[in-house]
Amino acid sequence: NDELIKMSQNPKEWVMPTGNYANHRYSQLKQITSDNVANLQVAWTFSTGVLRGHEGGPLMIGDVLYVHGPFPNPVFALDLKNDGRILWKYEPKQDPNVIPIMCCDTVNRGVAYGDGKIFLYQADTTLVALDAKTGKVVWSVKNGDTSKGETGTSAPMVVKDKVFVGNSGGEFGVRGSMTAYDIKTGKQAWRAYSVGPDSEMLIDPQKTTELGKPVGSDSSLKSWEGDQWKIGGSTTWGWYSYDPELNLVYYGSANPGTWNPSQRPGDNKWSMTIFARDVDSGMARWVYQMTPHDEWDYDGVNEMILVDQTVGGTPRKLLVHFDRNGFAYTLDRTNGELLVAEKYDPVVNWATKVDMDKSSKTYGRPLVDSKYSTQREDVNVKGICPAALGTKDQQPAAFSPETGLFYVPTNHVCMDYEPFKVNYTAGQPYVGATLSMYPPRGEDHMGNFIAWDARTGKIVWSNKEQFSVWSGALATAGNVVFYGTLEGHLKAVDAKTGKELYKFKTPSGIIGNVITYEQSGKQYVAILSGVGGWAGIGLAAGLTEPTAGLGAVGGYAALSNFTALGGQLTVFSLP
Ligand SMILES: O=C(O)c1cc(C(=O)O)c2c(n1)C(=O)C(=O)c1cc(C(=O)O)[nH]c1-2
Ligand SMILES: [Ca+2]
Repeated sequence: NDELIKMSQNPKEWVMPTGNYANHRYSQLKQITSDNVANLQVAWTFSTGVLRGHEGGPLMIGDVLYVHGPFPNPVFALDLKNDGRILWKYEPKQDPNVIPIMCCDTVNRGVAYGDGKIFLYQADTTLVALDAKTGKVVWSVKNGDTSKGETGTSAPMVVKDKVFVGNSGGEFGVRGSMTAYDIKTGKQAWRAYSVGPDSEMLIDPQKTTELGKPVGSDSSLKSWEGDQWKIGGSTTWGWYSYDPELNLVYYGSANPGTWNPSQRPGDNKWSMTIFARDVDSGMARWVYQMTPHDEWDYDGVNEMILVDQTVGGTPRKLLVHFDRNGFAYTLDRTNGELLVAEKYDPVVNWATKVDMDKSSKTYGRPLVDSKYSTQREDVNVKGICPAALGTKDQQPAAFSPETGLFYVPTNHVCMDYEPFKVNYTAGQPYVGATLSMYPPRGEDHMGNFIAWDARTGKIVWSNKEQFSVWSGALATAGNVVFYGTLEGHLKAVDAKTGKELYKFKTPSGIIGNVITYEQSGKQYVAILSGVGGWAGIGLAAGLTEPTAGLGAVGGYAALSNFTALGGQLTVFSLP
């Protein structure tokens, strides 16, 4: 299926949630430039009619815009040639009992296109294939088990003859997995668990490597005590990437279950891990665990951005990843060699650094500052940075091949973390810690939007934001970078300097991802607003601190009653 590679090279369309398979979120369109972006105006708007957090963004294919929403997950096909008239609407029937088992709001990060179909991964874990022309269901398959707390929030990805979906429920003791389905029939092609026996993880003990060494037999089983891995989390709810030449798909796994680290001694492999898997067989080529034995809920699921750049004088095929744990990693994506691992917010304190000494026993591991270890049941550990939200959460970064820089929406938040013993009950929260989150001591802003150089591991420029930046970025050939804020501003900044060039207040906080397309010769920029997600819920509830009250187990219950403002797509263009 080279169809999608070709389509994603046409800058007029936006054919996959990530922009392209490499997750660049970059557009070659340059009608809108750093010189004229200040003149941007609202061209038209569209209300989804749905409350709560609107993550992700629309697709634009053949003058049709495909817009999705959070639970109950409506999908609209809008005809751009006819003033955005609704061509079709699909709304699944779903049991609302799924709402209270979604950890971090009822979000959905978007639909995927391939083979004339639109793929939607519903909150209740149904993967449905819709005819892109009519919205009629072609096939549907249930990926997970909601009675165990398994849910769906992520955007599927279509690669060749397969569609990939992950799972959510790391806060409910769900066992993480990635599944590939046949694009024509919905028949399962392979499933790879993140934890458990090699055969179920699609790991070859000799051929699957970490940092150049074979992982050995049952590496996951040996890193857990007893049967804890069966409720060991490590879900795969983030973004996926694909390298057609290497035939590898990349994604990360989430936090191990429970958040109380004392209940799960060991490295808890392969939670918090980057996986590189063969697309056809699912076999893991290499893995890299960023946060062994997580003690802070730093899910490793953030996007893997694939770029070709020169590091230390050598041209490399790179994978760049901004992890929740506050380190930005640059790896060789052919073999998982670790090249750079640096903090992308200086406030990060739980580890002093990642050990880059190849001869060291702890090579590739974070060196944990014992002051911030939470391996102490019922002790409130204070001042850990970043908070569980991470220096970055699901909000995806963008890459501009022109500047060679990454544009990263970040959180600037710290926390107190108190683990406690928790018993597992299927379908109930399995969290085992309470936390409170706040801006770093002596500071009053909780977000930064930064430009990052992944070759050297350095911040190039940084703009302060009052709240976490929970919206995905877009970089364009017009030297403009776009992102949204929790206050509801769509912002445009200069790609080279970070200078703010434009802002417009949409009706609700923005946690969606900015996209751009061209229609009838004109460039448009589109963004979903509708506050929610983990960072936005408190804010939408009228609390001054976006994270107030969340993270506590009680926060999960509060989420189920929560109502944010309705969602709106706002589309901008030059006059
Ligand atoms: O472990 C998991 O399965 C899981 C799932 C999700 C999700 O699917 O939204 C989130 C998280 N964890 C999580 O830790 C987190 O911080 C988070 C934030 C958000 C969001 O959309 O704002 N989802 C999730
Ligand atoms: Ca999680």
